[in-house]
Amino acid sequence: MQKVFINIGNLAQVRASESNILRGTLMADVPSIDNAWLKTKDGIIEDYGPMTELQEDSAYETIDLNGQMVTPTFVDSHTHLVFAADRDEEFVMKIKGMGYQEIAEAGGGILNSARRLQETPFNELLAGAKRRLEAAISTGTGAIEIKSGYGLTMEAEIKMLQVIAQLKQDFDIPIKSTFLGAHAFPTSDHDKYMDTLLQEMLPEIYSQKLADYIDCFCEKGYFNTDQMCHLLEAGEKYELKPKVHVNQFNAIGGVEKAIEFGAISVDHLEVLPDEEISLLKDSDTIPVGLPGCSFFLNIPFTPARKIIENGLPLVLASDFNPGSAPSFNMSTINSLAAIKMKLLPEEAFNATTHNAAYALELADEVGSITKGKRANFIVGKPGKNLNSISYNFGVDWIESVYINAKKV
Ligand SMILES: N=CN[C@@H](CCC(=O)O)C(=O)O
Ligand SMILES: [Zn+2]
Repeated sequence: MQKVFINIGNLAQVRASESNILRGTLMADVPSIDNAWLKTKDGIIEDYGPMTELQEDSAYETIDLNGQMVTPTFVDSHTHLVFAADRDEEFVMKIKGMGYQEIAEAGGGILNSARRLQETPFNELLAGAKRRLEAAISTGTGAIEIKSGYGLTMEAEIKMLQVIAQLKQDFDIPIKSTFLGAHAFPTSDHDKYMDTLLQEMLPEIYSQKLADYIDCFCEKGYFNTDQMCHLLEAGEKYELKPKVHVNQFNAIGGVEKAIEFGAISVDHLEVLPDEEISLLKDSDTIPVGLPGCSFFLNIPFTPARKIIENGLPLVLASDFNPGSAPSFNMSTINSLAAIKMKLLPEEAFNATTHNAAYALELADEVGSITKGKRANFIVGKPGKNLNSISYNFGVDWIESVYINAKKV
């Protein structure tokens, strides 16, 4: 099936296939073509160019976009999209003054989600996850990572990962799955749970090929750096590269260790000492900020400007989960990045598209308008431009979303 989209007011994020992750000042540029056309074939971007150079071909179905903008879809590189229930009651506790860790100690938090998920049958979990993923796609997400970590028993972690595996089958966007059994200790016997993770869960997950990455919540009161190192070492044995939760509340050495293990990304980084910025500069590990979480929990925002000004690449993701970031809307992430992190709209957009694809090792498939990549793109409403994505906070600038060149 061949399609040509014509009269595109602005075709944004047009890049050659050999481009790299964007670092520092390069993040401020989003290459684009005004008054453009875009050809797709069998769901793949075939070619593009200015309208003045369009060659008519009757083999193509023509879609006239009447001057509207086209951008690639967002890549959401960090979510916890599979869960049993919202935690809105904790939200109210928070409004009344309780802190994230205090709520966890009162029976809320990750263990609350784990209890509920353990009781929820596979089909019910899958149905909820499908509804959320469909909604995320309709807000412009065209590739996503989803973590386990609300199971915390062998049976429930496998169930979560099997839900993600089923989503991979049922949806035609790229989905990466991450094993986050080390999200919280479900028992006071930490050594025993570490044994369960290392001796039971990891071998089973490996044999069923249920995960692409391994994660760990490295934080005071959760997993310490030694425990994270044991996990990442075992992950190496089972061919799982790390993408880890570090420095959300405290810097306890997780960044350095994650870099040593060749982590693809270090996510959260609300607390980021200068020495760790230097370590990141000497590594290929990508810093990922989660502004939805900072906004929702009222905690510091990842120092995104400082990361960029140090010549590093930056990725931003939703962290969509029922406890600390109950929104999957990547346009909102762009708005928070601009308003709270002082990023230019172009920097925020690069952090959620082109660069984000690298945080999921999907740069050859998504993240930009590039020949040979998937035709996953967004058509903006009339009059909207790249600035609108950050500027119109909470307002839907999206007219339609195309996945593999099909309107969803
Ligand atoms: N910080 C750790 N994990 C999640 C929150 C999980 C929860 O509160 O349920 C996060 O990334 O923010
Ligand atoms: Zn998270």
